[in-house]
Amino acid sequence: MIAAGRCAALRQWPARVGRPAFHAQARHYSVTREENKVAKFPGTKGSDGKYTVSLIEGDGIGPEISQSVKDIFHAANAPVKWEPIDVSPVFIDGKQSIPPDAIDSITRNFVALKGPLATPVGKGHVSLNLTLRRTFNLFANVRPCKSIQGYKTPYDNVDTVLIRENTEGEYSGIEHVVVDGVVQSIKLITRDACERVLRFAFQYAQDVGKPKVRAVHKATIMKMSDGLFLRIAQEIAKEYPNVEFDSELLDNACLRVVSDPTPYNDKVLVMPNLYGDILSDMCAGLIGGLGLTPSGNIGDKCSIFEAVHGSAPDIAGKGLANPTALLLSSIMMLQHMGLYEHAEKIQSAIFKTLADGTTITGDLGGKAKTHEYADAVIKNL
Ligand SMILES: NC(=O)C1=CN([C@@H]2O[C@H](COP(=O)(O)OP(=O)(O)OC[C@H]3O[C@@H](n4cnc5c(N)ncnc54)[C@H](O)[C@@H]3O)[C@@H](O)[C@H]2O)C=CC1
Ligand SMILES: O=C(O)CCC(=O)C(=O)O
Ligand SMILES: [Mg+2]
Repeated sequence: MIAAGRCAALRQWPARVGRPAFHAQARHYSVTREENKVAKFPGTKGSDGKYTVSLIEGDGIGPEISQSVKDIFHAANAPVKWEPIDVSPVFIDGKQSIPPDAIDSITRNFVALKGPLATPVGKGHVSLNLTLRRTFNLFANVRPCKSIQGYKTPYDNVDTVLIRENTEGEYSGIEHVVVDGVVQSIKLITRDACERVLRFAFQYAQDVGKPKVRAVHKATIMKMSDGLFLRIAQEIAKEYPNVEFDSELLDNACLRVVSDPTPYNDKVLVMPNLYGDILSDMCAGLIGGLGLTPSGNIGDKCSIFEAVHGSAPDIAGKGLANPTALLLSSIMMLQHMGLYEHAEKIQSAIFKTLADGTTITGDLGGKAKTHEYADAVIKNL
């Protein structure tokens, strides 16, 4: 059982914001270290009073939205010094890898903020996003999705949290040609990775006050792989008698979430890799799109925070991108680092700007350029 005293408290995005009408409850995201194998953020301030954070600006809209984060952090006096790193793939002994300098930076700083990284379709390098997750064993991808006050969508009060297994499953990248015209792609599921992410999900639910965990699966079809995931979920559930557990088939979950997301507000949804990838984009659609949803890739030593979205090549370089998703990811990062006051200050300014609605980006129906929105957030700090 979990000894609360051993937990180091981390607040989950979104933490309490200034307006009581909106998510008034302060949420604590505390992770039992031994159980979840998540290291308390061990970074320390340098002689300049700042933490060094590795920054991967990313591709496409990445540099534009990273600039907004840098400008807002600077204006908010957040004690963060950015260490830019290049993760363009290198080949070591014929194997694709992250450059050693980048690995050293993230290992040294324990935390990184990452803009989106584009992956070529078909031939070309393996996804650098997945490579980073595997390199640093970032086993749980936490993807909260909450309605934004003042931004009307057909769905009110959405409050889903999806936790995605992040290192294996359909994304193991084990593919081969059997004979010409026949390929196999292997979905790898291991007990270790299932236990890790499931225990994390139960502990997370307990810590943020969500009474239920639901495993989303397709064990009717993938009887062995999803079957193992589900069986382990049932086992881990016994360690958390205060958290209700049930399960749901993926296809039905998709239908029900878009029909009415409300019944999902009291649950943490946990699932294998690909399902989490797809469902998290789908949930973003409930609250206004990919410009609004953050995520944290949580590991046993380091963690990397990034938006749910990709490099958005269709709008890159035009100043049209909404930096909110990366900004909210940076809020999750500040909370992870224990910098709650700065997180609160920046988060309140973001929500105030969005609720005001006069300076919002095109994806939300506004006319503001990326930097104009960032300037408005700075004014609201
Ligand atoms: N974690 C990561 O770094 C991810 C990387 N990718 C990569 O991104 C590339 C593009 O993928 P897509 O399928 O086009 O997905 P995408 O997420 O980049 O874009 C989908 C749609 O959402 C819009 N959008 C996304 N972010 C936005 C923002 N911040 N503000 C306003 N609009 C936004 C785009 O303009 C586009 O219409 C691919 O190479 C893919 O591999 C995709 C998803 C995640
Ligand atoms: O690595 C990629 O290209 C896509 C990753 C992705 O879609 C995600 O992390 O949600
Ligand atoms: Mg995705």
